[in-house]
Amino acid sequence: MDGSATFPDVTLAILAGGQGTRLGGVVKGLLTVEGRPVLERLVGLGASFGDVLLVANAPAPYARFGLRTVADAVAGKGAPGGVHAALGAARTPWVFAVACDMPFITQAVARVVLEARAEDVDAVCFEREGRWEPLLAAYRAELVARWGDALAEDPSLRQVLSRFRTRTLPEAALRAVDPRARALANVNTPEDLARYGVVLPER
Ligand SMILES: Nc1nc2c(ncn2[C@@H]2O[C@H](COP(=O)(O)OP(=O)(O)OP(=O)(O)O)[C@@H](O)[C@H]2O)c(=O)[nH]1
Repeated sequence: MDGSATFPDVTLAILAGGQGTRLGGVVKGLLTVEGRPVLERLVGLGASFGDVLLVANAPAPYARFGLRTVADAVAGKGAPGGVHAALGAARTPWVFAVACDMPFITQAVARVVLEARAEDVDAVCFEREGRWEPLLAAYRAELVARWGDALAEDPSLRQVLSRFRTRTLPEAALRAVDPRARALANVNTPEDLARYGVVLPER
C-alpha cells in the first residue's frame, strides 16, 4: 500500500480477462489512444491509488507493465468473475474496478466515485439512462464471499450489484468533471475505433 497516494485505501483493479471477440480477439488493453496503450493510460492513473492490480487470465501481453496480476478465481463468469477476483486479491478495504478498454478515465472522475463512499454503502457507481455503470465503480473488498455466492447464478454485474447497498450517482455528477462523459466510453466494436480515435495493436 502507498500511504502517499490520493486514495491509499483503494486498489485500482483493471479488468483485462475478456476475449475482445467483437474486435476479432484483439488484446484490448493494448489498443492505442492518443499515442498510448489504454493499459498504460490506466497504469498512469494508478499512482493515485494504494495499489494496482491486473485481473487477466492470459496476462503475457501485459507483462511489460510489471503489474501484480491475478487470474479469475472462478473461471468463465465474465466481468462479474473479474471483479470477484479483484475483491479477493485486494490488500486494501476498497477496490476501484475499471475495464481495460476505457481510455478516458481521469483522476477527477475517480474522485467523484470514491468521495461518495460512506459507512452504510458497499458499492458506488454512476447511473446513466437508467442503467448502472459497474465498470467504473467502487466496491468494498469484504463483499468477496457474497459476491462468490452470487456467481453461481451467472449474473450480470448489475444483478450482483443489486444485492448490495449500492449508491448510484447521477450522470450530472460525472459531467461536472467530464462534460462529455468520456470516462464511461469503452471500445468494443470496429465503429468504436473510429469514434474514439483508437489504433489497433500490432499482431
Ligand atoms: N477478469 C475478467 N475480465 C473480463 C472477463 N470478461 C470480460 N472481462 C473484462 O470486462 C470488461 C468488459 O468486457 P466486455 O467488453 O463485456 O467483453 P470483452 O471480452 O472485452 O469483449 P467481447 O468479447 O467483444 O464482448 C473488459 O475489461 C474485459 O477485459 C472475464 O471473464 N474475466
